[in-house]
Amino acid sequence: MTEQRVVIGVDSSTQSTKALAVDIDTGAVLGEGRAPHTVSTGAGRESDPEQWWRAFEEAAVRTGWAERAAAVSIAGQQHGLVTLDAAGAPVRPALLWNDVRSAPQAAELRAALGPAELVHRTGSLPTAAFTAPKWAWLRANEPAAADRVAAVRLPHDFLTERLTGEAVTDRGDASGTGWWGPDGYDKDVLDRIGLDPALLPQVLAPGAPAGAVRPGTALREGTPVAAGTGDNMAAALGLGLRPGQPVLSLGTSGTVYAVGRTRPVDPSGTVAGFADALGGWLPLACTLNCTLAVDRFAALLGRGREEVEDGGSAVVLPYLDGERTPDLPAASGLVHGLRHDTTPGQLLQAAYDGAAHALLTALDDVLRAGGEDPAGDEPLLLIGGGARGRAWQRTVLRLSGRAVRVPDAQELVALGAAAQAAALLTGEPADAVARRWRTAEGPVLEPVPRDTDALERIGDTLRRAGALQGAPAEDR
Ligand SMILES: Nc1ncnc2c1ncn2[C@@H]1O[C@H](COP(=O)(O)OP(=O)(O)O)[C@@H](O)[C@H]1O
Ligand SMILES: O=C(CO)[C@@H](O)[C@H](O)COP(=O)(O)O
Repeated sequence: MTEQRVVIGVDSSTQSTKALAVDIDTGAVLGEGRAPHTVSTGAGRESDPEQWWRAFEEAAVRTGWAERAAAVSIAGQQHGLVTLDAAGAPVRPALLWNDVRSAPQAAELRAALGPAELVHRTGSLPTAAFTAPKWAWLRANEPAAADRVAAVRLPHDFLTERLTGEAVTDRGDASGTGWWGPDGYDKDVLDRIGLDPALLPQVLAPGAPAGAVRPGTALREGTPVAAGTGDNMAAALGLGLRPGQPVLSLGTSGTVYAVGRTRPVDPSGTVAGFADALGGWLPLACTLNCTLAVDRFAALLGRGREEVEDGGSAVVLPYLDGERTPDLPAASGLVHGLRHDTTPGQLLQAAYDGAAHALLTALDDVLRAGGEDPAGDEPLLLIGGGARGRAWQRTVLRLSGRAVRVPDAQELVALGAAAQAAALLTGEPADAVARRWRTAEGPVLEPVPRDTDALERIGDTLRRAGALQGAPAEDR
């Protein structure tokens, strides 16, 4: 009998860490572990990297395979600024992707280097979400803390380094910093924000190993560790995505993306021109308000998530955390179009519609940015915590006009990390591993006519709400 080989894939996302133990040959999930994270509320969004590390070890142990896994890989939420001192301890909590306090620094960077130049260099127009403005924010607001920083990491790099002792990252996650381009770290951007490149990790070539598990962790010493990547890049691997297959992920963030063959360039800033984990591209649009915002509306209305009703003319812009797409960091939630006969269920449906609007109107641009035809008939792959919600599924069908496929496999980010770990051992590309595991299979929901009235109503409200939502005068 041949020995069963199992890898562990990890998703260190905003709300929790999820770990899966996966059989390399069959893709069967043999064990699962989960541990929650704490995110600060109020003005900023911060988490303690030490809690991520504890959650990682706990989730990995809960899979039941921590001491037997043949390889490991860690994917993580993108963009977060992790600052470490000379001993490798966090200088302060990490500034997360959905912390909009860095919006002024993003605007300064855009003004200093120019949108076209920045997009040409780094692939994206930085918003508050990107790591570069976060570093600039730290220098401006907490200079003493910035002075103590001996290493700057992203969430997944921090965990990989704790596990292996190696200061490495991958091109996918690096592409969300705002200081990386295809030729490496961008000296002009780093100079502008006052960040010494010596503080940054080495960007590994696609498929290269990060190292091996060091002594003293919950995992077996010497276990090979893959490079890991950003969570959206990992989900693309986990679905075995081919160019032109669009994905919509419904989690704390809403994201819409597709693998592209050409380097994406969108000076409007709607589509970020991320790199994928393999050597290609991952044009992506991201919102700050997705499942949590809709759940908050349900709670305010005293209704369950699925208690929605059709009809009515209410519009909800559920920008409870400010917003990134559209780029309105100072925005807040807005309800418009209420009438005497508006029901709570209609208002809740309007919150779903408002959360899905920017993602589904960006979908065509995402496909175009990657050199793909938006008129293609590939079903939209629906993933993330919200994908199993009936109300979410119906909203996406109505507002996309596309067929939607909901993969049976869950935790596609962790599965993508597992595929990366397996690829280290088998020599296959990680996306081919996931295709062999058939992770993208699942029921296809038939398309319905696109609800263009609802989309137009939301678009119109958004345009007219510009001043209230803090849009710059030239965009109103
Ligand atoms: N059946 C469901 N319907 C709608 N939303 C759901 C459902 N199950 C989970 N969620 C939402 O999914 C979110 C978690 O999704 P997940 O993708 O794990 O988030 P993240 O990766 O950002 O931590 C939670 O905000 C929760 O409200
Ligand atoms: O900022 C982005 C993408 O650019 C987010 O998608 C983060 O990567 C967080 O992801 P989740 O924790 O919501 O999955």
